[in-house]
Amino acid sequence: MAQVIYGSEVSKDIRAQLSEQMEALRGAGARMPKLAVILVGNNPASLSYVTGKEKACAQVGMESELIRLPEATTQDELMAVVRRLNEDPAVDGILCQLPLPRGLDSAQVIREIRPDKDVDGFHPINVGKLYLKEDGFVPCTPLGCMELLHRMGVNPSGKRAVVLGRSNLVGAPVARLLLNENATVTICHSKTENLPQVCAEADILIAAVGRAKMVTAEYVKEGAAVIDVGINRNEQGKLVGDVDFASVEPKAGFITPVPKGVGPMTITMLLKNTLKAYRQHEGE
Ligand SMILES: Nc1nc2c(c(=O)[nH]1)N[C@@H](CN(C=O)c1ccc(C(=O)N[C@@H](CCC(=O)O)C(=O)O)cc1)CN2
Repeated sequence: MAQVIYGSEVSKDIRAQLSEQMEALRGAGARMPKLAVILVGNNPASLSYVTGKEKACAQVGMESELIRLPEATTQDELMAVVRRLNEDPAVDGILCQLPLPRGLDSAQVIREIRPDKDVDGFHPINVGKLYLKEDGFVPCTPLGCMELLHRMGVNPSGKRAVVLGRSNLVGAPVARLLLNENATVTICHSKTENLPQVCAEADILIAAVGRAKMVTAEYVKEGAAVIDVGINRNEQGKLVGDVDFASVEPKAGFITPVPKGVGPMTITMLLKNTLKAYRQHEGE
């Protein structure tokens, strides 16, 4: 039976620490850290995530601003909003909620965000820093995965890690983070042959493919640490991960659930990144 690691619980711990740090700043009469979130259009899932981000900021005492733009926003208008936020000295972190409505170029928007305010860690400068092992902003979901691994007491050094999925948002950066901590990393994707056997070699298995319950017990080595990044809706509209929990849990050593696993950690890591940006802006 696996030990189930709840990101929701880990998040509570980290957010309590962040609250204390916010309290100390407020007590000292300092300017408070501020996150600006841009949401274009009316995608219900995106709206719920940005609401979660605003609530989390309020919960720890961080300032936030939600900039809602209509579905018909043009690329130029969106770029102008980013430029205004880049210039605003009260704003420490900027993110544009993804995905953007069809017709808008997210890569261009991300490149426009000042790297020192890019708390999503998606700007090419920050991507490069991750690959060069320099200090920059690391994407929030991969950072959350690593924090959960550390909380499991799993040290990636010398371990075999398999990452299922190669997206820029999760698969590629989490693979790099694991490599940076000296794991032996394999990235699997839709063209990988013998997928279950490759995955079953892993001491650490990160599932980030976006296919509901794809990972069953045959993909998992006895005692492995399994981190489920999937956010899929089944036919009943219920949230399910990429991992078939009922099948994998008896075999794994550690497992994260969906919901209440990696998802809440994404927002908690965003708060941490925003505080980091603030401290850099304040020259701390
Ligand atoms: N600009 C960004 N866009 C997106 C990111 C991102 O990091 N930056 N990640 C995802 C969405 N996301 C945050 O933005 C996110 C996803 C899931 C959760 C979460 O807490 N999920 C809960 C369940 C919530 C539900 O019931 O739907 C959980 O897993 O327990 C938070 C944030 C894509 N876009």
